[in-house]
Amino acid sequence: MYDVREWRHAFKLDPNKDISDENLEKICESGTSAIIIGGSDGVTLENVLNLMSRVRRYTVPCVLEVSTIESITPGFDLYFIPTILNTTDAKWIKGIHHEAVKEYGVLMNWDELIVEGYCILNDDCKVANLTGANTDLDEEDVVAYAMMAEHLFKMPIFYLEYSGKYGDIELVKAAKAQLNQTKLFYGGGISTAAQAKEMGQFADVIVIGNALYENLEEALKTVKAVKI
Ligand SMILES: CC(C)=CCC/C(C)=C/CC/C(C)=C/CC/C(C)=C/CC/C(C)=C/CC/C(C)=C/CC/C(C)=C/COP(=O)(O)OP(=O)(O)O
Ligand SMILES: O=P(O)(O)OC[C@@H](O)CO
Ligand SMILES: [Mg+2]
Repeated sequence: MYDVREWRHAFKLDPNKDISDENLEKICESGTSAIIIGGSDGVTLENVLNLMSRVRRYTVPCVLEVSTIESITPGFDLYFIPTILNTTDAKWIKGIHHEAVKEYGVLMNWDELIVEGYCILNDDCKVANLTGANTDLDEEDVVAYAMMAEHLFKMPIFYLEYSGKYGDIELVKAAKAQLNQTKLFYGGGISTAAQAKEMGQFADVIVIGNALYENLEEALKTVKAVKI
């Protein structure tokens, strides 16, 4: 299933973290819509290639969420390109992107690239710190970013990112109410099936990362909670 518009669930694997073959098999065979490979620090070409080749043993779609130019490599089904909507630092909105396109532009298959408009809401996570995101947002602010993603920039994905923390369902609901063409991804702090179900009421796709490394058996139950 290579069409993100059909997805309901994704597991995000961090190339900078260890995962055993046994656990990786459970994750890849779980019924999730896709495996996203990405992280905010310690991402290298070597650890991306290693994880990609291991995930590639399975039929599940495999996506690179690009976080550094150095770790871009052929071989993925799709490439997610984050851009941070709630930072004022142009580097994370379009700066590194410019560098990457200068380097890879002539080689690119543009159909494989999917832009994600990130709205980061947990002040206490690495990606907020890295990108200087302004996480002090109320519902009106979040709704406006959702509208921008859909109507101004026509982004395929609006990503509400609470990385490491379970978010505010009311904000997720409010964002979803603005989105029609743009798909709403929610990620952050989901560790149980009940939480997956709750966020999955409004998010088109729920993304689970840390729980894979903390309580795999519970994390695996999140698939069934949103996929019937
Ligand atoms: C030849 C070939 C294969 C061509 C492929 C074509 C291709 C893919 C070209 C690249 C085109 C392009 C425009 C790339 C963009 C380059 C880039 C690096 C842009 C910057 C992206 C960005 C804003 C990164 C910031 C960090 C971020 C959003 C990372 C995403 C993952 C994420 C949110 C992780 C969560 O991290 P967190 O939980 O906080 O941290 P830990 O899990 O480590 O605790
Ligand atoms: O690691 P967690 O908190 O599950 O968040 C998932 C993902 O949104 C991180 O980019
Ligand atoms: Mg994480």
